[in-house]
Amino acid sequence: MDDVVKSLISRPERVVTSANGKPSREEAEEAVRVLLRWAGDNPEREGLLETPARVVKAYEELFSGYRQDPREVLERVFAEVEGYDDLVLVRDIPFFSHCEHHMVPFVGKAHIAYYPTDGVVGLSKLARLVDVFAKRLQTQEAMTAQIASTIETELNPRGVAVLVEAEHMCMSMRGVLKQGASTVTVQFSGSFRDNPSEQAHFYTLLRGGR
Ligand SMILES: Nc1nc2c(ncn2[C@@H]2O[C@H](COP(=O)(O)OP(=O)(O)OP(=O)(O)O)[C@@H](O)[C@H]2O)c(=O)[nH]1
Ligand SMILES: [Zn+2]
Repeated sequence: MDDVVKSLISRPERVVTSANGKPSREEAEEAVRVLLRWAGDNPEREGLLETPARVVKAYEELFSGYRQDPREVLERVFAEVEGYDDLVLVRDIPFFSHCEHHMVPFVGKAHIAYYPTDGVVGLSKLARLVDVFAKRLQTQEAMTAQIASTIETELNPRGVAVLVEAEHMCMSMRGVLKQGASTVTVQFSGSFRDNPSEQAHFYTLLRGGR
């Protein structure tokens, strides 16, 4: 995997800390009041009085991924798997993210497969990894690459395959107004990369039982 993709895992310039200018809660709430006025409403009316505080609190949750280190999620590896070394696939991991162009949600599912080498990771950790990146401003392509790259770096597997399918609300509820269009992104690394039969194995398992 090239350096550009690797640098997407954790780019320090993407994360603002207090030391390099993170605004205060009051400043963030004031920014929400400005946007409310921009939308044409009156932030002083009763129904909106507590809205800035709620929005800021919601942002803490929706963008909590900036405060998490994706590498820590995969720290714990279980080595005793009786020699299991075939594909592990967790499919249909639901996520909500926000596109970095419009700050509007994109919603979908991620499917993650890897060939373990030195043990396996807890299955829930793969779903947690999706959320670390989903809960940041994103493009779907970057999120897909970041998930694959983190697994590759942290678990050193024989191969990783990540497929993400999502609907972008910035295409559905505004702009081009195409409801239901879905975007599929896929990132292969290691043994999947240039091997059509490995990729076919992944797609077969992904479809299995449906
Ligand atoms: N490649 C990619 N594009 C995205 C993603 N999320 C949103 N976009 C696109 O980002 C583009 C931004 O295009 P611009 O022309 O700069 O912005 P815009 O005028 O709001 O574009 P429209 O959405 O076409 O109205 C749009 O084409 C979106 O569909 C994503 O995850 N990946
Ligand atoms: Zn968008």
